[in-house]
Amino acid sequence: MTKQNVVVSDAEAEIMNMAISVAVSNSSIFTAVAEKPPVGPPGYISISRKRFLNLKNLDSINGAERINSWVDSMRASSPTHLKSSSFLKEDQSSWILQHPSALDMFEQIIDASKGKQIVMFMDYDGTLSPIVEDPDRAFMSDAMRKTVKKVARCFPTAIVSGRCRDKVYKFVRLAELYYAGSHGMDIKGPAKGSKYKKGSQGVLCQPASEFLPMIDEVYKLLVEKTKSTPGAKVENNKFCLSVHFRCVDEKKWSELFLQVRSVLKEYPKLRLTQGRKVLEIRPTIKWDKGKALEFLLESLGYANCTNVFPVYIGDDRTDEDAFKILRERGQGFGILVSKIPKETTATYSLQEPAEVMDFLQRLVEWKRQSIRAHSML
Ligand SMILES: O=P(O)(O)OC[C@H]1O[C@H](O[C@H]2O[C@H](CO)[C@@H](O)[C@H](O)[C@H]2O)[C@H](O)[C@@H](O)[C@@H]1O
Repeated sequence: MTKQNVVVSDAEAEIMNMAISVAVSNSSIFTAVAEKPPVGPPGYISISRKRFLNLKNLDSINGAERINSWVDSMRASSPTHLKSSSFLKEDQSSWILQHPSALDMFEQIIDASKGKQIVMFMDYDGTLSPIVEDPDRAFMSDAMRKTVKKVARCFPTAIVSGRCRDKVYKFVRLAELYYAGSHGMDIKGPAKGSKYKKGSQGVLCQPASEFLPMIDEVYKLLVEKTKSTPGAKVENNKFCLSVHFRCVDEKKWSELFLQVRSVLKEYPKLRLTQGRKVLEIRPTIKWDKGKALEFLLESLGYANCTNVFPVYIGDDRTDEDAFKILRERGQGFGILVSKIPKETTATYSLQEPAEVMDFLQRLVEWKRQSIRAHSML
């Protein structure tokens, strides 16, 4: 076999660039489009990031093959398989050259932010809290909470999560932050304690509110439909839904996918994507974490400013929408949290939530020192 580098684009590398994205049009005939693979760094294998599947054909042999190939690719790219790969170490070093550690690059990052207002955006699961089997027990450590609290005293700070906003708030419990739940479709400003709140304490933005009854309906149907699959868990994230398969036997993944798909084919205004061992269902509106980032920058008064420096830290595929926006704006940068090489538009990397905490502490320390230095002038 020829030795080549491999970029794993999925969060956690459990699913190597093989997200299922079911593009649902208003017609009942869905068109299958194999998306052209994104161009990866030279020497890297880059497999199509999204597969738009023909829902009708999923019942046919061709469709069954597609499901099998999807499940196979999930297995083939699981961490166990990747660890046994002979070229992983080599990939790691080449990838880290392209996405250096934000800790190692701290001084350069600070230099780039000079004279600009840093605005912090952070994802929750896998970024501020470690990934755990039970989504209801993804607690944040007290040390991380204290650190985020200090960050929010220094910079406008937002948590941007796929979760329901109330749920992520229950985990974080810091009233001074902005929260963007449901992948950015439910944004609320700080309740108190933030010098950056701009007087807005209520809900700032809910672009998918008309989908609320539909999401509730689909939630109930999915709970009913998937109850025969041991380990499957449906989570209601208010404007979107998650069907977790972390605790589902691999042999049952295709069955679960078919259950989800059988519900969704009746709801062409919802789309299906895949995250870290989770199928995510959300409205087909043009809104994502990147749009939420832009909305928040605007709310903070930085819409057309050149003196703003947004930093977005995230671990999942949905965070790529925000990384992309930062690249396009040419402002600030994205930091991908990952232990293994993945295809990403983020500039820097951190390995795990513990490193995220180190990075945040260094930021706070730097800010305090610069305030002290200024006050002595
Ligand atoms: O945008 P995020 O804050 O990263 O939310 C994405 C999903 O996070 C949660 O699921 C993930 O974390 C769980 C707890 O560690 C883990 O069990 C699961 O396998 C991961 O996919 C959350 O439960 C989902 O609803 C979010 O969509």
